[in-house]
This record gives sequence, structure tokens and C-alpha cells, in this order.
Amino acid sequence: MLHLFQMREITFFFLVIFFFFYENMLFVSYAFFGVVQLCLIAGKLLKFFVLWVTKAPFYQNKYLSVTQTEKKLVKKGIANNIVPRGMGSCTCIGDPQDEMVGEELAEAKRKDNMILKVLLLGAGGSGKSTFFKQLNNTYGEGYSELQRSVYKIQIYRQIVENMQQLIIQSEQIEKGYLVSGSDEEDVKTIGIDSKEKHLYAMDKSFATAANYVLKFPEFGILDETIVKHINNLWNNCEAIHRIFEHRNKLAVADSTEYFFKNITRIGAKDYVPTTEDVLLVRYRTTGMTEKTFEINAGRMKVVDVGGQRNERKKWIHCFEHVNAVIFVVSLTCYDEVPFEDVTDLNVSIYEKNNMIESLDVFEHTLRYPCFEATPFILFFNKFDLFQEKIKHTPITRAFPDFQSDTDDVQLSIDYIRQKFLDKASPTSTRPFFTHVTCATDQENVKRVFNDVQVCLVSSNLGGADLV
Ligand SMILES: Nc1nc2c(ncn2[C@@H]2O[C@H](COP(=O)(O)OP(=O)(O)OP(=O)(O)O)[C@@H](O)[C@H]2O)c(=O)[nH]1
Ligand SMILES: [Mg+2]
Repeated sequence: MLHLFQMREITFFFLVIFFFFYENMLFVSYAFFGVVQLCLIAGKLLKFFVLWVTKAPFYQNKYLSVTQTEKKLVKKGIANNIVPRGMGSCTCIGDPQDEMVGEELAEAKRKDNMILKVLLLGAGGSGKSTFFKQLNNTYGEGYSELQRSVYKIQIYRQIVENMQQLIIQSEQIEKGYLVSGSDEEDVKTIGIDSKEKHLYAMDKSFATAANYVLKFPEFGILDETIVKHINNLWNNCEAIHRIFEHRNKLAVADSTEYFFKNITRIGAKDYVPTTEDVLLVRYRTTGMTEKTFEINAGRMKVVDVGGQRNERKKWIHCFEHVNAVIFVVSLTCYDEVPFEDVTDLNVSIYEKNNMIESLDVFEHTLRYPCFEATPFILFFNKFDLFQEKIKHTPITRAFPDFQSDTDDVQLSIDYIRQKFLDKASPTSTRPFFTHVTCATDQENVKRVFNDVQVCLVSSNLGGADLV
């Protein structure tokens, strides 16, 4: 019994002792963990206070992050001690070399953000791609022999297609099409009096040459025979020259004369196009090309697009984050028929004027809401050709309101310039800059793009976002 009592007492005693200590242990442990928590919170508060006062993240912790780009740099061994950035600032710990990496990254990012995005827009054939090529020659790596060789097939095509076009037109005139007094109601003339049509007919002695050229395959490579025939037609056939005078209505490029004259060099087996050949070849752009050039220690991303009617539908795809639009106008197009309106080689229909089309495209482009505050730079291009054309063809061809039938270059350019500027809304605050240019002249392009760069930077980019 005693034993049992003692046992019960002893058990009770130990239970009391256990509960007493258990309660106290709970209290002690609660108190202990409470103090630890308070210390941790105080520590964090202290750390953020220090960060806030010094504006420098001394610590590397979960609030700080390393960007994917920086990780790649470390992986590639370009940078070796990238320290995470936190809360918008990027600083490095450790030795001064680490700090340099951080600064270089920041500088690289700042430079990246300073690229000006400039669009080259304008109607087909105004010279956009020629500017692009000239920029590549001046500020890019130029064209290697291999790259120039790519243009060979296009040069062959321009020569053969344009000669075919001239031959076909000669035949059409002979049949009575394209001359005034024609019975065909729909057919517009190219300004040849029916009494003069015999002057445009090729002599029978050119029949073999003409047939050979007409049958030449679309992507054929020039050989001795075709060179001989084209040389013969160009050098000896007067009718071909007379029709060439009407090239403005036939969508025959001005530069074709240069290629006809150089056909012996171009037809050689080891022919590699020169830089001049590359600049002068007429190649209708499809889609868009862009490249970043370093101009005046600044960077400019230039986008070249196709200007033909069906190409213009694609322009909208490159309208984001644009700092400026360079709108290229061909000064010589005031008596030209748009390529798309020279519809059928057999029965041509000449309807529109390229300068009026260019004005329409300009007006349409100005109306895009995304360009509301975007600076527009107008390039009145092909000044070299304009100076020659104005001597015999006044701009009244496009602007009958132009008072004088003058050959005054400055007066005519001023009139054309005003016609374009009139398209801008009178309430618009958007900046406009105008330049008279010659895209085939490297020095001119260099000077003009220098000015463009300076103008854009000083005009605060019209408030547009940087790329
Ligand atoms: N002489 C002379 N020819 C020029 C000048 N600018 C362009 N050209 C020629 O004009 C033709 C058309 O030029 P491109 O640069 O292809 O015209 P584009 O605006 O790119 O035409 P699309 O691509 O169809 O929109 C080419 O044969 C050029 O060599 C210039 O200032 N002077
Ligand atoms: Mg082009």
C-alpha cells in the first residue's frame, strides 16, 4: 500500500513538476522566439534604413536580381563579377574592376537607348534604297565583291527588259497605237503625232537584233551575242533613241542609259558590279530592310521600304517608336507616269502623274495618328537629273497653276516644296525640315545626314520615344 501511495505521490509530484516546468518552458520558449523575431525585424529595418541613407545596396539578397543579359555576359566570359541590381539601381561590390563592369553595362544600356529610328518613305523610284546603299557605303561596311555580285542579275534584267520595252513600243507606234489620232478609244498617246510615226519605226536591218533581244530569257546571263545586238540597237538605231526620249511614260529608268553605254564591260565573263553600278541599278524594293549606322557619334536605325502601291500597304508594320520620317520625293517625276499605270506593254494606258501621286502619298502619311508629333524631313531628290530636265520640260506638266513656263531651277523647286508643305495641317506643331538632295552623290548624302542628325537631336525628337 505504502509502496502504492508512494508511487502515486511520487508520480503526482513528478507530474506537478513536469507541468510546472512545461508551462514555464512554453513561456520561456515563447519569450525566446519572440525576442529572436524582434531582433530579425529590427535587423531588416536597420538594413533598409542604411540602404535608404546611402542609396547603395551593400547586400546581395533576394531583393536584388541579375538580368538574363548579365547572366549571359558572365557565361560568355565577357563580364565576370556581375553583382545583382536592386530597386532600379545597379552597383557593384568588390574591387574597382567590378565597378567598371557595372558602369560599362550602364553605358551600353544608355547607348542602346539612344538609337534614333528613322523611316525612309516615299513613292516608288524616288531614291530611298539609293540613300540606304549610300549610307552603307559611308557609315556601314560597304559592299564586298560577293555582295556586289548579287546585283549582277538585276543589272542584266534592267538592260534586257528596258531594251525589250523600247522595241515593243516601236512596234506599237508603227501599228498606230500610242500616237494621236488613233482609233483605239482607251489608248492614250505618248505624245507622238501620227505624221511622225515613221520616225519611231525601226529599220528592217535591226529585225534580227530585235528578235534576239525579245526572245532573251527573263533571268538570262549576258553573253557576247546579246551584248552585240544591244550595242547595235543602242548605237545605230535612231528609233530606239527617239522612244527612249519618252522613257518618262514608259517606266524606263534614267540609269538605263548608263548601263547601255557600259554593256561591253557588263557583258564580260569576269564582270563584277562596281559600287556605282550597285547605286544606279533600278531594283524595286519588296518588304523592308533596316540597319543601324553610327553618324556623328550617334546611332541611327534607318528603315528602307518599298514605295510601289502594293508595297505601301506594309508600311504600317514599321510605324512603332519612330523618331523621324524622311520622305523622299523625286524632283524629276513631275512628267513621269507611275510604274503601275504603264499597265500593258501591248496596249499601254497612261493616266497618272508621279508627282501628284507622291503628294497624295505624303498627305496620307501625314495623317497617320502615330505621326502626329513626329518630325518630317523632306528630301527633294535627283537634283542632278532635275537640273537637266527643267531646261526642256517645265513643271507645269504636274502643276498647270505654276505661272511661268520657266526653266528657273530655284523657282521651280520652291514651288514644289511649297506644294508639299501645304499638305500639312495649319494647326500642326510638327517640325518639318527640307533638303535638296542627290542620292548618287556620296558627299551630298553625308552632309545631309549630318544635318538630319543634328536637327533631330536639337528638336528634342518631337517628343517621340527613343527606341
Ligand atoms: N541620277 C540620279 N539617280 C538617282 C538618284 N536617286 C536615285 N536615283 C536612281 O533612281 C532609281 C530608283 O532609285 P531607288 O533608290 O531604287 O528608288 P526607291 O525609292 O528605293 O524605289 P522603290 O524601292 O521602288 O520604292 C535608281 O536607278 C537610282 O540609281 C539621284 O539623286 N540621282
Ligand atoms: Mg527601294
